Amino acid sequence: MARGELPEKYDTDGVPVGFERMIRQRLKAFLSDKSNRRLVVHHSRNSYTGLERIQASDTRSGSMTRDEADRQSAGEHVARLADRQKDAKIVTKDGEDVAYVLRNVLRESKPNVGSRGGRNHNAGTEARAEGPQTPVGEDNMHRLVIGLLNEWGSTSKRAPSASVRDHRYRNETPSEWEAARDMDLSFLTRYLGMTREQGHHDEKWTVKTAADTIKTSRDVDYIRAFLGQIAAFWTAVGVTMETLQPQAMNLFQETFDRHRRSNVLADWINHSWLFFMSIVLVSNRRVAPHFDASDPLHGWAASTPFGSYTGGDLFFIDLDLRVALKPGDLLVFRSALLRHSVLPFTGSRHSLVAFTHEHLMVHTGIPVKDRAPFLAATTGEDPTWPIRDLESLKDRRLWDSSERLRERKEANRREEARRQQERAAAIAAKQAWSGKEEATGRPDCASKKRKTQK
Ligand SMILES: O=C(O)CCC(=O)C(=O)O
Ligand SMILES: [Fe+2]
Repeated sequence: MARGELPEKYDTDGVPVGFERMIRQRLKAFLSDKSNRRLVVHHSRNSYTGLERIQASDTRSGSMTRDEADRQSAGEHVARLADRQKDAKIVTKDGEDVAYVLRNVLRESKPNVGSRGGRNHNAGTEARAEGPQTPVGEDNMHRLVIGLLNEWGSTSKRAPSASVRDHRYRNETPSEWEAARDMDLSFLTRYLGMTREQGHHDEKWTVKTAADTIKTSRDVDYIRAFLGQIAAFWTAVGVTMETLQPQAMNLFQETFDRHRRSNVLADWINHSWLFFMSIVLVSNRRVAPHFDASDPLHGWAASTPFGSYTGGDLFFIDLDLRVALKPGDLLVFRSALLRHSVLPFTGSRHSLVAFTHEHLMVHTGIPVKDRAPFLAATTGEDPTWPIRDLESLKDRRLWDSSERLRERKEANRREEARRQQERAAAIAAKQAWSGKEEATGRPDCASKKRKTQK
């Protein structure tokens, strides 16, 4: 199907007839081509097959921090590799697939915004996205989002305050802030679907209303329309997961179904392939290296960037792998296991990231700790760089934070003990003083009076 041409027929999910078949075919070819995998397999930490070592990896023994390396990697060392790595398709570590990249998926799709039905049909919810039939692709996803943000009642061009700022954005420089603020769009991370979260902390049921993004019913209309118009995204993610990680997908689907009655995404859109609980729209923001620690350790998230930008590649810092993600490409990856960041970019870059937080799975009794279903579809072959290393990185980070917490508690305890000692000493001193007063038969107040009389 040529780009820019409107197809005539749509399936019940609102994607062009043939779109799903196209993705299936692509995935089949993808799996049968062993060279896809060889592209990014590491043979050891220091030598690679089909992947050149990049500057950032030198920091393992050097003094530069990973963040500095990430910044520096925006420079010539990484740029040099852009062409070579742009076809990377599967990242494999110790036989566990950790990321899939499908090229150009969303460029070839066009939504039918008025359709209904599908596997996940949600009886009782008749609301469907309204809007013009437009191709969703490199240009149109962008256009849709600009429309969405410009119309969005709560769109703000102000920087979020430090307390709201997410550690994932700690590498944004002030000039990046300025540049983004001056663009036509807001510079925000918007949670579109994760508007109700259950059982987040301490087994309490909490409701998260995404108050920062959804202020009016008009906002809801726009968001709902937008989510309906990205039908192709849901289809691409679903078909990819079903083909490459069916067992993991079943766990996500089960979670989605068990939360259906309180699930905002299920309430708003009606799509066969919907199984992630939440989606976030990241507008003109650049994440620092991070794990999405709330996602299941071996779980998956799906992301697609769009807009009009140069740079902005995804960088898997622990793999020393840079993937040039272009608008319309689809990345499906183990977001809690793989540290990732977005390299500097110019222009406007948006990304949609779909995910399910682990607690939502745990809460509904999904056996998240059982890794088997998550690893069932392993296709990798080269077990020389143990996946354990990635796990321990995450564990260490968690350990770090629990250790910090313990240290803070300990410091508080010491401080409290010191204060108590001080108080006790003060009381003892006072008692000693009043004891003296009593011995001489003079009440305390009298002595004070005497002092002032002096
Ligand atoms: O913008 C991206 O492509 C990635 C965003 C991301 O990693 C996140 O929101 O956690
Ligand atoms: Fe992330």
